[in-house]
Amino acid sequence: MHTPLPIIDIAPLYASDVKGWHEVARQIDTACRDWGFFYIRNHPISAERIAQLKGAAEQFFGLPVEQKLQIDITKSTHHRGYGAIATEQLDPAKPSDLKETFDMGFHMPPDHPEVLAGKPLRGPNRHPELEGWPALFEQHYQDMHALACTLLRAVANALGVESGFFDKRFIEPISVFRMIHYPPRQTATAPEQQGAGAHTDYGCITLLYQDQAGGLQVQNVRGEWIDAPPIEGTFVVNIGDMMARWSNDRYKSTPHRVISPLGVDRYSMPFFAEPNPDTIISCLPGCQSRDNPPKYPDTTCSAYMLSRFAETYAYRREASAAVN
Ligand SMILES: O=C(O)CCC(=O)C(=O)O
Ligand SMILES: [Fe+2]
Repeated sequence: MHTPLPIIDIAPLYASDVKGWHEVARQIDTACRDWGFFYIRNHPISAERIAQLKGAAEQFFGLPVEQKLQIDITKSTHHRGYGAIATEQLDPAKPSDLKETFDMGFHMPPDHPEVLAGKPLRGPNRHPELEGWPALFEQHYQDMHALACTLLRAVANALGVESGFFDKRFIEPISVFRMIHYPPRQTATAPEQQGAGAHTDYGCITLLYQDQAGGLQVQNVRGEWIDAPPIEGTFVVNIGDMMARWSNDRYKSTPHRVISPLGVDRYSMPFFAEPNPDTIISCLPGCQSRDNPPKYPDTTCSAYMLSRFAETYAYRREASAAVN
């Protein structure tokens, strides 16, 4: 499958050859500067795991809507569970997205001090009552977290901070693993309502599995939409807005969208890597100079995430209006 987006073999990140490791870090750095998007191959997530998750996604999204709504995300204080069609509106100029979702995060039991204190985005996961589900998904969350940290060590090196810079900031992260089902588009005419409207991701980096249906598009520097086609055995990785802020836009947070394919269901599974909630997102020393001062004010991870959720979810706007 041809694509101008870089495809990076990350096997050397897991080997002991230091030169090979640095070469991959260099390729990631170039891809993040040029595109903010790239594919990774030879990652440690097995094809068997992906098949299990895909089976689970088909089973869950195939349930009657009332059953899925037992874990309705709009009734969750900490943003976990099922988001029905049109719950999210990624492009404010377009109707709400034609997709349904399941979101999980870093599990904290109800009696954890941070949960008892009502800390935003903290709490237990809300899994559907399907056999084997919690074990499969909690394991996958951990494995995606480990993969994200491996990539972030290379990113840290490229950005001129110690290689453990991000590890320390991802001890109890607010990363989200999400499953998405895009129902088929019925007509060849470009739909007003897109699968996922044009947007940039909020977090640090996103690692996306997409099935073979296609439909993901990325905006290039000329503002044209190009396809990011499915490539067997890969993840698509992209930079989010927090990393753009950290790197003072040295790394691009690139707009992307999903045009639902005609007549076929599409499934995708992004893992959004987002640090510990109190992490300060502040321009890194190596990414600023007298001629290139910080472009963004400092913020914290959770304040930033909450402000972005309020933009894309009507129920979140209503929740913050009720508090204020
Ligand atoms: O489903 C996809 O391929 C992309 C989804 C996406 O961009 C997102 O959820 O942020
Ligand atoms: Fe996205």
